[in-house]
Amino acid sequence: MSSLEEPLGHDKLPSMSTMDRVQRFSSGCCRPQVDNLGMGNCFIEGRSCSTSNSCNEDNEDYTAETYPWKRQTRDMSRGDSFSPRTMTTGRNTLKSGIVDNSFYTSDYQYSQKRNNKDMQDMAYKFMKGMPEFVKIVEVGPRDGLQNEKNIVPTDVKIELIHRLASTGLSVIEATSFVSPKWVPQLADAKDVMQAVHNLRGIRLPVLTPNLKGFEAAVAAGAREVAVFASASESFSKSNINCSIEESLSRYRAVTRAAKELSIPVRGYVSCVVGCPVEGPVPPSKVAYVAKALYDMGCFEISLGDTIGVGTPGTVVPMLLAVMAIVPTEKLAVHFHDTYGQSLPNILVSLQMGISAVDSSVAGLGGCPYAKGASGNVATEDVVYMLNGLGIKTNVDIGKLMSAGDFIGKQLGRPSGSKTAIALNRVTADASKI
Ligand SMILES: CC(C)(COP(=O)([O-])OP(=O)([O-])OC[C@H]1O[C@@H](n2cnc3c(N)ncnc32)[C@H](O)[C@@H]1OP(=O)([O-])[O-])[C@@H](O)C(=O)NCCC(=O)NCCSC(=O)C[C@@](C)(O)CC(=O)[O-]
Repeated sequence: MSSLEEPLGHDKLPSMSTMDRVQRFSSGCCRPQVDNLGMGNCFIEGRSCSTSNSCNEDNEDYTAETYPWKRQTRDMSRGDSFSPRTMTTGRNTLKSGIVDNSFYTSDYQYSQKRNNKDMQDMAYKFMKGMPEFVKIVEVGPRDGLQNEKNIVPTDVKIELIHRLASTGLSVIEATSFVSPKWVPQLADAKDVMQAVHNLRGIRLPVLTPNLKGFEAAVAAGAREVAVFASASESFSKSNINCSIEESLSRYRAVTRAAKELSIPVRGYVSCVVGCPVEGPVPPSKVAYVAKALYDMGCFEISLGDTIGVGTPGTVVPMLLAVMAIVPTEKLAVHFHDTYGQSLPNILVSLQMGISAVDSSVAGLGGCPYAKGASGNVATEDVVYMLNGLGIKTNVDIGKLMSAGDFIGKQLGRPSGSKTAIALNRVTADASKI
């Protein structure tokens, strides 16, 4: 039994032999460029692969996506520079919408002692590989609510989805078509889906653990689904009552059926860093499951730190292992905030070229089958950080906070978003002036 008292640290990082195994596992696949294996580089950019195991993106079923977030990373050579004018800190942006120059002058005199070239090099290393746009996948109505003990009324769930849709979010995971015996909170999946499936300009994926769930989802109007496997045998058993291999074979049936109806399928891998039962999970295992989901046609693979034990020290080797065999632009990250590590984990993921991030309004969430797991990283906190980095999301943070306030009031608890709490305080103080 692993302890959730401590984040998995360097002592538990995969050893070189683990990384060697990952390299062997990926033999014949897209390899990271060895001389580019530093932080801040885009590890698999520019690859070209020709084996059957390769990452040939032209022959995928879902590459016809005309999604606006199609990954564009900063190209420093074309002048997407990191400069005081283009980069803003969250605080400075809030103050004036432009960078407060004092940040770069009196308080930071020491920086002038460095020469400009050094500074530019540092900025280049920090920003290289970061996307210009991040797609946020809002999972609040599903992951956020599934663990709530008291049943949330269906019309509240529907209203939450409507409010989230008005924020500019382009993807909102609406519910799950799972067994109501396993997740009673989402037993109203059909009613929720029927009420929202016609929302325009928004994608509303739903979780489907098997063909039964897939068929019910489609009948209720779902036009996108997600399957969810685990990198840990024990968690697979406790979450979906089957082994990893059995789950993959169920999901092959789902992806086949979805393909016939041209329904895109997203794939999740849970426990990508640690498992509540088994402890540390080897990156090679995560890579194996991610590749299997990718090969069966999942258009995107979301890597979930289900119990939120990861730190950048464990997330980076995990991502390296996955990125060695699944194209980076097909990956998303999904962090729970148990140890407050989600934002640094997201930051390193962005630096490694990932441009899709799952999050949950007001930090709602937790998995009913992962004891000790806290909510997802709060969408407000992610948007705040991305705004500060100058990365677009198209999400209106004010509207997002009001959706968070709405669901917080319904659940009778304060927001789990530090940003929402802080910004609400700023507004309250301002109203007293
Ligand atoms: C997979 C099963 C169904 C297997 O559950 P089982 O008990 O092994 O299934 P079964 O085939 O023996 O069926 C048992 C009963 O469930 C029914 N059933 C069977 N399938 C369905 C369905 N789709 N929808 C509705 N009902 C269903 C089926 O008809 C039967 O009903 P009965 O005859 O007893 O009345 C179950 O274990 C289950 O529903 N698990 C889902 C648990 C869940 O949703 N967990 C939270 C997901 S969060 C997560 O995984 C992590 C993620 C994605 O958020 C990322 C991260 O944070 O890392």
